[in-house]
Amino acid sequence: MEKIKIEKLSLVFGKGKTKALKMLDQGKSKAEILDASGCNVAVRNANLTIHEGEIFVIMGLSGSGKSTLLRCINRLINPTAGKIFVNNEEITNMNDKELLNIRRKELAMVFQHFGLLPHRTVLSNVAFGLELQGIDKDQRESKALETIDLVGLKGYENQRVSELSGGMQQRVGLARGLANSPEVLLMDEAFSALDPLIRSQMQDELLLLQEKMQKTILFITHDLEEAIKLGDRIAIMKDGEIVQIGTSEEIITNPANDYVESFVENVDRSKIVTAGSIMFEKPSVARLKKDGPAVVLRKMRESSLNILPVVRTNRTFLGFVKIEDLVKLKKQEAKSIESVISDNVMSVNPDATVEDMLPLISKTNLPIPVVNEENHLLGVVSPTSLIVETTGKDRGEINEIIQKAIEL
Ligand SMILES: Nc1ncnc2c1ncn2[C@@H]1O[C@H](COP(=O)(O)OP(=O)(O)OP(=O)(O)O)[C@@H](O)[C@H]1O
Repeated sequence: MEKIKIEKLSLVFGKGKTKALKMLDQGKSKAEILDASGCNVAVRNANLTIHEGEIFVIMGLSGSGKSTLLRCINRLINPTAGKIFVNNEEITNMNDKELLNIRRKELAMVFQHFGLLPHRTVLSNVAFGLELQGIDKDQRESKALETIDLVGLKGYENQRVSELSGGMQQRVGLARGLANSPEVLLMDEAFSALDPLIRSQMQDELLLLQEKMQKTILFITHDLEEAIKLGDRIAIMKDGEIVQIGTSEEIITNPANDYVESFVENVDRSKIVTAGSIMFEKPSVARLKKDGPAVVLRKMRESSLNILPVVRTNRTFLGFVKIEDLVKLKKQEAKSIESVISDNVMSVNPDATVEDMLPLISKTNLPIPVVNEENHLLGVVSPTSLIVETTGKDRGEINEIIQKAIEL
């Protein structure tokens, strides 16, 4: 179900917005608009749908418009043009009362610099939002204690926030966000101020918490690794524009333009690429009982392959048959296709990572069959495409390397 929908959202800072919006419609650049109208385009025609229960990450360099976009969602800033829907309700035209209501019930924000009250205790900070809502003391404290426990701060309830480490303060910020059980968490660079180790721990904990909570989380970061680790999907922003939306795998294996490519070129692809994304779907196959040796040979010739997967009629994977085996069959040195199938081949499921697949290839140097739970063949990953996807090198370059290795 879609939780948040953003349609043609633009936000322009400065006076003379009408002129700026007109130029924006004409496709003028941020610099041109600034020059002619004195207005700064922070978000440009953004379209986005965030599904219930997903962690959606907005990633981009400083100044790309991430925070502004996020702040439009709870209307800390009012967009200049476009619409935002939460649960199919348009929030862009809500009055103050309706807005307050939806902020309380649906949306919580967790900030980069924690936004805490340093001289109050952990308990009081976590209960603060509930206090503002007029919830009575017993009730808000019991809810706050529950949330403090959830973020791993049990025992620190009465400590002042100013006495805590950065990592613990961030937990307090998270607990405060969670205290009134919002449906959506808006997290603006929430972990950016933490040192790398603590940051990584907080990311792990957020993922664990999310398994339990199943909230909709919109997370902003300028860090690609963080985006990849946390995001079910990622939107990449540049100069106020969303330039690509996709899973980390889609973005890394198929960057929309040079800008995204330059971002992702140093990512360790082996952690992201899966068998399902690089397999060759609908490979040519030898069908047991249906295809005789001559047919299989023809299929090999037609597809320029010297090895084919063998399947039953229902596509259950059985093994591979090689060209030399077919020659033996033709010469009647072997009896049937069944008798020559190399069936000691390990198959993988579509979620298998490069790390799962590399050992198989180095052992057999055969394509890797990708099967579903019923052992039906979904596709094959060839050794070459695995190397291409892992290294990001050009297929031609890889073929050349392989060719040279064969010649040696
Ligand atoms: N209050 C403001 N008045 C004028 N311009 C602003 C204002 N806030 C942001 N901007 C401009 O809007 C653009 C987008 O800023 P924004 O803070 O949304 O980017 P960001 O990607 O979140 O960057 P950062 O990671 O540094 O916070 C920038 O060009 C910024 O200078």
